Amino acid sequence: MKITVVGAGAVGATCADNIARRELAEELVLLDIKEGFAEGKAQDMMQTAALLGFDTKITGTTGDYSKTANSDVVVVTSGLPRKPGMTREELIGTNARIVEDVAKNILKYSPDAIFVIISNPMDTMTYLTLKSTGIPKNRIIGMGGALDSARFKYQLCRHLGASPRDLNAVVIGGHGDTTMIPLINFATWNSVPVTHFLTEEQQKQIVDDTMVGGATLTKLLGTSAWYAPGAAGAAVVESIVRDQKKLITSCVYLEGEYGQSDICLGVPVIIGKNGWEKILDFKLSADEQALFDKSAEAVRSMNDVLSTLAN
Ligand SMILES: NC(=O)C1=CN([C@@H]2O[C@H](COP(=O)(O)OP(=O)(O)OC[C@H]3O[C@@H](n4cnc5c(N)ncnc54)[C@H](O)[C@@H]3O)[C@@H](O)[C@H]2O)C=CC1
Ligand SMILES: O=C([O-])CC(=O)C(=O)O
Repeated sequence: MKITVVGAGAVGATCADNIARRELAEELVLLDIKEGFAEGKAQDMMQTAALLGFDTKITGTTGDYSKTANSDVVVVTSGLPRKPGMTREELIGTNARIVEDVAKNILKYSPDAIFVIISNPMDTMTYLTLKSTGIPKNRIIGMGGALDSARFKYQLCRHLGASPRDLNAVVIGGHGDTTMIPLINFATWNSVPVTHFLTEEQQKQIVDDTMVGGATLTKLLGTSAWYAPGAAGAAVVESIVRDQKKLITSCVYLEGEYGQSDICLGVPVIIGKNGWEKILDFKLSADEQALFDKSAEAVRSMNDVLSTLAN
């Protein structure tokens, strides 16, 4: 198995570190445009191999895509992160050019690769990758729901005093401060609905704090988060390379599911060796469906911006 991570910055390097520690690949390539950066990160990580005990061979390259040839999975983290006070959507101008260019270069050497898109605004970057490359929809997975669902569980744990291992909770919709939808009515604590243990106010607080999880960290850190995003990216990669068939909320192309078409949005999908293999299309309540439709409207208006950038 060969995996490439494009962008050796905070998220890319953390994701690569998780991939190496779990030996998800024999070969792991880091690619960045900053001279020497990916090579340095790769060497530093390789020097942890003797300490941590892994056999993954990590190499880095400054923009030489031939080194990524025959990758099975490519994780795209290249692009700008937001600064405090910004939205993810404000990154669209710079990141769209980067992501489109990266996807085309990767496909020259790895025509069968499965893409895991992380760069923001992620829903639109996933849609852009699909439209600009024309590769089959199942091979393009946007990572957002894995992270947002982990943050949702974190918030639930704080209020319930629960172990994160005992929680099941998902966030669907867009990966934006106002577009994500933490499904509190579907969240369970070892099969018991969490709503049994939380007041209405607590439930609202948990949902609100989950939605601004990324913005809260950006304010604290001065740039956006990387530990949970990197780990979430690696969880998606693991389900692909080990063919785990895990149900992970991810941003995928919809063709009528949840009442939406021609858009990439976060829904529960089964992830395995073919990329995303099946969408679980279940009936939302009227309120949840209204939120999903509103989220789609917002993401669609960002997708529409793509054509203005191209001109
Ligand atoms: N989908 C999600 O859940 C999350 C998405 N993100 C997004 O991930 C992206 C990366 O974030 P960070 O790693 O914190 O940023 P960073 O600035 O630490 O790293 C980005 C790297 O991309 C590289 N890069 C820029 N243009 C490139 C190109 N054309 N080819 C190759 N490499 C290129 C830069 O040199 C830099 O090293 C941002 O867009 C951020 O918003 C971050 C966290 C979660
Ligand atoms: O908040 C950001 O800009 C980065 C991101 O997507 C996240 O951490 O959820």
